[in-house]
Amino acid sequence: MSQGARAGTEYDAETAAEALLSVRSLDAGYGDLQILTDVDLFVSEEEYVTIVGPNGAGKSTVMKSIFGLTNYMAGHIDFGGESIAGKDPEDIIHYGLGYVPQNENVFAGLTVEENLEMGAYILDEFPDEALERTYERFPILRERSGQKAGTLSGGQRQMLAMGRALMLDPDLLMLDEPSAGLAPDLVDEMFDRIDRINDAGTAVLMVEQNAKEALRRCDRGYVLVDGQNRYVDSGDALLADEQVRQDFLGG
Ligand SMILES: Nc1ncnc2c1ncn2[C@@H]1O[C@H](COP(=O)(O)OP(=O)(O)OP(=O)(O)O)[C@@H](O)[C@H]1O
Repeated sequence: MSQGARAGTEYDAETAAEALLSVRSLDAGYGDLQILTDVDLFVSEEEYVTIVGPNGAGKSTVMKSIFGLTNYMAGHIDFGGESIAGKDPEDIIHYGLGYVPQNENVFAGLTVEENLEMGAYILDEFPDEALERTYERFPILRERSGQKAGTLSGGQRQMLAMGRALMLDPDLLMLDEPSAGLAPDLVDEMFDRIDRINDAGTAVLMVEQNAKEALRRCDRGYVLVDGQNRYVDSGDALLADEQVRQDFLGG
Protein backbone atom coordinates (compact mmCIF):
# COMPACT_ATOMS: atom_id res chain seq x y z
CA MET A 1 0.00 0.00 0.00
CA SER A 2 1.31 3.43 -0.81
CA GLN A 3 0.75 6.59 1.16
CA GLY A 4 -1.71 8.88 -0.54
CA ALA A 5 -3.03 5.96 -2.56
CA ARG A 6 -6.39 6.76 -4.09
CA ALA A 7 -8.90 4.81 -6.05
CA GLY A 8 -7.26 6.32 -9.05
CA THR A 9 -4.56 3.84 -9.93
CA GLU A 10 -4.92 2.13 -13.28
CA TYR A 11 -6.31 -1.06 -11.77
CA ASP A 12 -8.69 0.80 -9.50
CA ALA A 13 -9.91 3.12 -12.23
CA GLU A 14 -11.06 0.13 -14.22
CA THR A 15 -12.74 -1.51 -11.23
CA ALA A 16 -14.23 1.78 -10.11
CA ALA A 17 -15.76 2.38 -13.53
CA GLU A 18 -17.67 -0.89 -13.26
CA ALA A 19 -18.52 -0.55 -9.58
CA LEU A 20 -22.02 -0.30 -8.16
CA LEU A 21 -21.12 3.05 -6.57
CA SER A 22 -18.40 5.11 -8.14
CA VAL A 23 -17.37 8.45 -6.65
CA ARG A 24 -14.66 10.34 -8.52
CA SER A 25 -12.98 13.65 -7.77
CA LEU A 26 -15.84 14.71 -5.51
CA ASP A 27 -15.89 18.22 -4.03
CA ALA A 28 -18.78 18.92 -1.66
CA GLY A 29 -19.66 20.81 1.49
CA TYR A 30 -22.25 22.91 3.25
CA GLY A 31 -23.25 26.18 1.60
CA ASP A 32 -20.00 27.78 0.48
CA LEU A 33 -17.96 25.78 2.97
CA GLN A 34 -16.06 23.05 1.11
CA ILE A 35 -15.39 19.97 3.23
CA LEU A 36 -14.51 17.26 0.67
CA THR A 37 -11.77 17.74 -1.90
CA ASP A 38 -11.16 15.38 -4.79
CA VAL A 39 -12.57 12.34 -2.99
CA ASP A 40 -12.50 9.01 -4.86
CA LEU A 41 -14.37 5.99 -3.57
CA PHE A 42 -16.03 2.96 -5.04
CA VAL A 43 -18.10 0.05 -3.82
CA SER A 44 -18.60 -3.03 -5.98
CA GLU A 45 -21.66 -5.24 -5.87
CA GLU A 46 -21.88 -7.19 -2.62
CA GLU A 47 -18.71 -5.54 -1.34
CA TYR A 48 -18.28 -4.35 2.25
CA VAL A 49 -16.39 -1.06 2.44
CA THR A 50 -15.65 1.12 5.45
CA ILE A 51 -14.53 4.70 5.84
CA VAL A 52 -12.48 5.53 8.91
CA GLY A 53 -10.51 8.58 9.97
CA PRO A 54 -10.24 11.22 12.69
CA ASN A 55 -13.13 13.27 14.01
CA GLY A 56 -14.19 15.93 11.59
CA ALA A 57 -12.41 14.28 8.63
CA GLY A 58 -15.59 14.40 6.58
CA LYS A 59 -16.65 10.75 6.76
CA SER A 60 -20.32 11.50 7.37
CA THR A 61 -20.14 14.22 4.75
CA VAL A 62 -19.11 11.64 2.14
CA MET A 63 -22.25 9.62 2.83
CA LYS A 64 -24.48 12.66 3.00
CA SER A 65 -23.04 13.84 -0.30
CA ILE A 66 -23.74 10.50 -1.98
CA PHE A 67 -27.31 10.72 -0.69
CA GLY A 68 -27.84 14.28 -1.91
CA LEU A 69 -27.78 15.97 1.49
CA THR A 70 -24.89 18.39 1.00
CA ASN A 71 -23.94 21.03 -1.49
CA TYR A 72 -22.49 19.11 -4.41
CA MET A 73 -19.74 21.19 -6.01
CA ALA A 74 -17.86 19.05 -8.53
CA GLY A 75 -16.98 15.52 -9.54
CA HIS A 76 -18.91 12.35 -10.34
CA ILE A 77 -21.23 10.18 -8.28
CA ASP A 78 -22.51 7.21 -10.30
CA PHE A 79 -24.74 4.48 -8.99
CA GLY A 80 -25.60 1.46 -11.09
CA GLY A 81 -23.99 3.21 -14.04
CA GLU A 82 -26.15 6.34 -13.76
CA SER A 83 -25.22 9.74 -12.40
CA ILE A 84 -26.89 10.65 -9.12
CA ALA A 85 -24.74 13.72 -8.45
CA GLY A 86 -26.81 16.70 -7.41
CA LYS A 87 -30.04 14.71 -7.17
CA ASP A 88 -32.40 14.85 -4.17
CA PRO A 89 -32.62 12.00 -1.63
CA GLU A 90 -36.21 11.35 -2.74
CA ASP A 91 -34.88 10.58 -6.22
CA ILE A 92 -31.78 8.73 -5.11
CA ILE A 93 -33.73 6.22 -3.02
CA HIS A 94 -35.30 4.92 -6.25
CA TYR A 95 -31.90 3.81 -7.53
CA GLY A 96 -31.50 1.15 -4.84
CA LEU A 97 -29.45 3.07 -2.32
CA GLY A 98 -30.37 2.89 1.38
CA TYR A 99 -28.98 5.24 4.01
CA VAL A 100 -29.08 5.06 7.79
CA PRO A 101 -27.90 8.35 9.30
CA GLN A 102 -26.20 8.42 12.67
CA ASN A 103 -28.84 10.51 14.42
CA GLU A 104 -32.59 10.88 14.25
CA ASN A 105 -32.83 7.78 12.11
CA VAL A 106 -36.30 6.70 13.30
CA PHE A 107 -39.60 8.52 13.77
CA ALA A 108 -39.82 8.49 17.57
CA GLY A 109 -43.57 9.18 17.69
CA LEU A 110 -44.49 6.36 15.31
CA THR A 111 -44.65 2.68 16.17
CA VAL A 112 -42.06 0.19 15.02
CA GLU A 113 -44.37 -1.11 12.32
CA GLU A 114 -45.31 2.38 11.15
CA ASN A 115 -41.60 3.17 10.86
CA LEU A 116 -41.06 0.09 8.73
CA GLU A 117 -44.03 1.02 6.57
CA MET A 118 -42.50 4.46 6.07
CA GLY A 119 -39.43 2.71 4.68
CA ALA A 120 -41.52 1.52 1.74
CA TYR A 121 -43.53 4.73 1.20
CA ILE A 122 -42.30 5.18 -2.36
CA LEU A 123 -43.95 1.94 -3.50
CA ASP A 124 -47.51 1.97 -4.84
CA GLU A 125 -48.28 -1.27 -3.10
CA PHE A 126 -47.05 -2.15 0.37
CA PRO A 127 -44.56 -5.07 0.20
CA ASP A 128 -45.86 -7.49 2.84
CA GLU A 129 -43.03 -9.89 2.13
CA ALA A 130 -40.47 -7.14 2.88
CA LEU A 131 -42.06 -6.58 6.29
CA GLU A 132 -41.99 -10.31 6.96
CA ARG A 133 -38.35 -10.53 5.85
CA THR A 134 -37.47 -7.64 8.18
CA TYR A 135 -39.21 -9.29 11.12
CA GLU A 136 -37.37 -12.54 10.40
CA ARG A 137 -34.11 -10.67 10.27
CA PHE A 138 -34.81 -8.69 13.46
CA PRO A 139 -37.25 -10.74 15.61
CA ILE A 140 -37.23 -8.13 18.35
CA LEU A 141 -38.94 -5.71 15.97
CA ARG A 142 -41.87 -8.10 15.56
CA GLU A 143 -42.13 -8.36 19.35
CA ARG A 144 -42.14 -4.57 19.61
CA SER A 145 -44.15 -3.84 16.46
CA GLY A 146 -46.81 -1.78 18.27
CA GLN A 147 -44.35 0.10 20.49
CA LYS A 148 -43.40 3.72 19.82
CA ALA A 149 -39.90 3.89 18.34
CA GLY A 150 -38.92 6.60 20.83
CA THR A 151 -39.22 4.10 23.68
CA LEU A 152 -36.83 1.53 22.17
CA SER A 153 -33.33 0.93 23.50
CA GLY A 154 -30.38 2.24 21.50
CA GLY A 155 -29.66 -1.16 19.96
CA GLN A 156 -33.30 -1.79 19.08
CA ARG A 157 -33.58 1.66 17.56
CA GLN A 158 -30.52 1.00 15.43
CA MET A 159 -32.04 -2.28 14.24
CA LEU A 160 -35.25 -0.47 13.37
CA ALA A 161 -33.34 2.15 11.40
CA MET A 162 -31.54 -0.58 9.46
CA GLY A 163 -34.73 -2.58 9.01
CA ARG A 164 -36.48 0.47 7.61
CA ALA A 165 -33.67 1.13 5.13
CA LEU A 166 -33.79 -2.53 4.06
CA MET A 167 -37.54 -2.48 3.35
CA LEU A 168 -36.79 -1.52 -0.26
CA ASP A 169 -34.14 -4.23 -0.57
CA PRO A 170 -31.40 -1.79 -1.62
CA ASP A 171 -28.32 -2.90 -3.57
CA LEU A 172 -26.18 -0.77 -1.27
CA LEU A 173 -26.78 0.07 2.37
CA MET A 174 -24.91 3.07 3.78
CA LEU A 175 -24.51 3.03 7.57
CA ASP A 176 -23.21 6.02 9.52
CA GLU A 177 -21.63 4.81 12.76
CA PRO A 178 -24.03 1.95 13.49
CA SER A 179 -22.21 1.09 16.73
CA ALA A 180 -22.37 4.63 18.16
CA GLY A 181 -23.86 4.78 21.62
CA LEU A 182 -24.29 1.02 21.97
CA ALA A 183 -23.20 -0.87 25.08
CA PRO A 184 -19.99 -2.85 24.40
CA ASP A 185 -21.76 -6.23 24.39
CA LEU A 186 -24.18 -4.97 21.74
CA VAL A 187 -21.47 -3.65 19.45
CA ASP A 188 -20.34 -7.12 18.35
CA GLU A 189 -23.94 -8.16 17.82
CA MET A 190 -24.53 -5.13 15.61
CA PHE A 191 -21.42 -5.88 13.54
CA ASP A 192 -22.54 -9.53 13.22
CA ARG A 193 -25.89 -8.37 11.88
CA ILE A 194 -24.19 -6.16 9.34
CA ASP A 195 -22.02 -9.12 8.27
CA ARG A 196 -25.17 -11.15 7.70
CA ILE A 197 -26.84 -8.38 5.69
CA ASN A 198 -23.73 -8.27 3.51
CA ASP A 199 -23.50 -12.07 3.28
CA ALA A 200 -27.08 -12.05 1.98
CA GLY A 201 -25.93 -9.97 -0.99
CA THR A 202 -26.35 -6.31 -0.01
CA ALA A 203 -23.27 -4.16 -0.51
CA VAL A 204 -22.37 -2.12 2.58
CA LEU A 205 -20.66 1.25 2.92
CA MET A 206 -20.05 2.03 6.58
CA VAL A 207 -18.54 4.91 8.52
CA GLU A 208 -17.20 3.80 11.89
CA GLN A 209 -15.36 5.24 14.89
CA ASN A 210 -14.66 1.68 15.94
CA ALA A 211 -12.04 1.56 13.23
CA LYS A 212 -10.21 -1.65 14.12
CA GLU A 213 -13.36 -3.74 14.22
CA ALA A 214 -14.71 -2.15 11.06
CA LEU A 215 -11.47 -2.78 9.16
CA ARG A 216 -11.29 -6.33 10.46
CA ARG A 217 -14.70 -7.10 9.01
CA CYS A 218 -14.72 -5.18 5.74
CA ASP A 219 -13.34 -6.08 2.32
CA ARG A 220 -11.79 -2.66 1.74
CA GLY A 221 -11.26 0.47 3.76
CA TYR A 222 -10.66 4.14 3.14
CA VAL A 223 -8.85 6.41 5.57
CA LEU A 224 -10.13 9.95 5.13
CA VAL A 225 -8.24 12.93 6.55
CA ASP A 226 -9.14 16.62 6.17
CA GLY A 227 -11.77 15.81 3.59
CA GLN A 228 -9.34 13.90 1.35
CA ASN A 229 -8.42 10.28 0.67
CA ARG A 230 -5.30 9.35 2.63
CA TYR A 231 -5.18 5.57 2.27
CA VAL A 232 -7.21 2.92 0.54
CA ASP A 233 -6.55 -0.79 0.74
CA SER A 234 -8.00 -4.05 1.99
CA GLY A 235 -9.08 -3.92 5.61
CA ASP A 236 -6.37 -6.40 6.57
CA ALA A 237 -3.63 -4.44 4.81
CA LEU A 238 -4.69 -1.21 6.54
CA LEU A 239 -4.74 -2.96 9.90
CA ALA A 240 -1.24 -4.30 9.28
CA ASP A 241 0.23 -0.98 8.12
CA GLU A 242 2.49 0.51 10.77
CA GLN A 243 1.77 4.12 9.82
CA VAL A 244 -1.98 3.62 9.74
CA ARG A 245 -1.86 1.84 13.09
CA GLN A 246 0.17 4.60 14.66
CA ASP A 247 -1.75 7.54 13.23
CA PHE A 248 -5.33 6.27 13.17
CA LEU A 249 -5.75 3.10 15.17
CA GLY A 250 -4.16 4.03 18.48
CA GLY A 251 -0.90 2.08 17.90
N1 LIG B 1 -24.44 20.93 8.48
C1 LIG B 1 -23.18 21.37 8.52
N2 LIG B 1 -22.88 22.67 8.26
C2 LIG B 1 -21.62 23.12 8.28
N3 LIG B 1 -20.54 22.35 8.57
C3 LIG B 1 -20.77 21.05 8.83
C4 LIG B 1 -22.10 20.50 8.83
N4 LIG B 1 -22.00 19.18 9.15
C5 LIG B 1 -20.68 18.93 9.32
N5 LIG B 1 -19.94 20.06 9.14
C6 LIG B 1 -18.48 20.17 9.23
O1 LIG B 1 -17.91 19.30 8.26
C7 LIG B 1 -16.70 18.75 8.75
C8 LIG B 1 -16.76 17.24 8.57
O2 LIG B 1 -17.81 16.73 9.39
P1 LIG B 1 -18.25 15.20 9.34
O3 LIG B 1 -19.37 15.05 10.30
O4 LIG B 1 -18.43 14.80 7.94
O5 LIG B 1 -16.94 14.50 9.89
P2 LIG B 1 -16.74 13.01 10.41
O6 LIG B 1 -15.45 12.55 9.85
O7 LIG B 1 -17.95 12.21 10.11
O8 LIG B 1 -16.59 13.29 11.96
P3 LIG B 1 -17.00 12.44 13.26
O9 LIG B 1 -16.16 11.21 13.25
O10 LIG B 1 -16.64 13.37 14.37
O11 LIG B 1 -18.48 12.16 13.15
C9 LIG B 1 -16.56 19.20 10.20
O12 LIG B 1 -15.65 20.26 10.23
C10 LIG B 1 -17.95 19.66 10.57
O13 LIG B 1 -17.90 20.68 11.51
